[in-house]
Amino acid sequence: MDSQRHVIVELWKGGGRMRIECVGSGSLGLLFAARLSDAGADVVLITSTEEQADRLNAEGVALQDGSGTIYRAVAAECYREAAAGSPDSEERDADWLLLTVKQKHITPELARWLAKRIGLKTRLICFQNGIGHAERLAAEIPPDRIYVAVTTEGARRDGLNHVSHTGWGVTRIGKAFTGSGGNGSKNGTYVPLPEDAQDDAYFDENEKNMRQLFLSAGFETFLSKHMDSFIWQKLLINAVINPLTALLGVTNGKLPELPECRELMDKLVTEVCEVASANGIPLQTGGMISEVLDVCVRTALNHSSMLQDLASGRMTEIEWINGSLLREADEHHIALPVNRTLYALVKAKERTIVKES
Ligand SMILES: CC(C)(CO)[C@@H](O)C(=O)[O-]
Repeated sequence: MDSQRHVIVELWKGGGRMRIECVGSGSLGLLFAARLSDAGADVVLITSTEEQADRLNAEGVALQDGSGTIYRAVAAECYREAAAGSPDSEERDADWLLLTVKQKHITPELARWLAKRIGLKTRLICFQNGIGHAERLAAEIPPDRIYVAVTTEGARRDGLNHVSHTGWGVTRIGKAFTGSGGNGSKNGTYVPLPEDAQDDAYFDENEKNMRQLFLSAGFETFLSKHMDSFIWQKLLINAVINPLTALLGVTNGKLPELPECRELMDKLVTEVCEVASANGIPLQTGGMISEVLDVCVRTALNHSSMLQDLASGRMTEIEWINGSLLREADEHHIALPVNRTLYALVKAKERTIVKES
């Protein structure tokens, strides 16, 4: 971890204390809760168990990075208790809800609960891998309140209230539904994603204040009008790295070293680029292969989230990664033979080892 990072952190200068609710207290939820609280926000963590809420209320979040462990007090509430009581207007006054649960936990029940939690000014940021979650949430929540985020922050949950910040990344946040589509690419040619001017009048004061808070917490954060493209790029990276590492039981760095895998990676990238293009997101195959290989090198020692899920006997996110690509491809009558095979193999593997549903 780069302890120098905080030197470039700007101090939070926004007006008043910002109130943040982190819904989901896995690795990302704990990381955001600890660092945003350290930067001066009022943070409430919503947990899935009473045991975790009790531990967090008693001890706070223990955040470990290269410079040691800090304990940061946060308020925590168990989802079931929070769902049982109807929140009064003050409780519904969060500025931002950060939804850090996995896609598989975004049920209609959770969406209805989130809708009740949204007050007059509250906006929701979704940090999930894959696609389709914003649309599912929009069945209950006004679409203009829904934001999506793509982050490469590395975090590992080491206990109920312990999290290790394993690598600094970049976070991009923007409206889920802009109606703009694509990344401005022309004639199917890949154009590197533009970094939007952060003082653009397109972004409102609340969005700029939220970015400022993330910066104050040490997170390199950008507001973006092009989230569709960032989401598809992340989807492509996950669709290639996650099933292969999970099925082979190897770290990300091992994949490019195995010739059979390199061939499969090229085929997977080509297939995903075809579906992306049919969805109005032109991604160039060569550029995306380099990007995937680069992620394998930068995260060489990582056990991908899908590998970790299988190793712990949990259901994976295959349904929302390769599965959602298959559904999109079916709509456009595109065949995805390699994606389809890996999808089937991961589903079969889940059946043999999964302990929890
Ligand atoms: C990029 C990635 C594959 C790195 O491990 C990560 O998104 C993951 O593990 O899901």
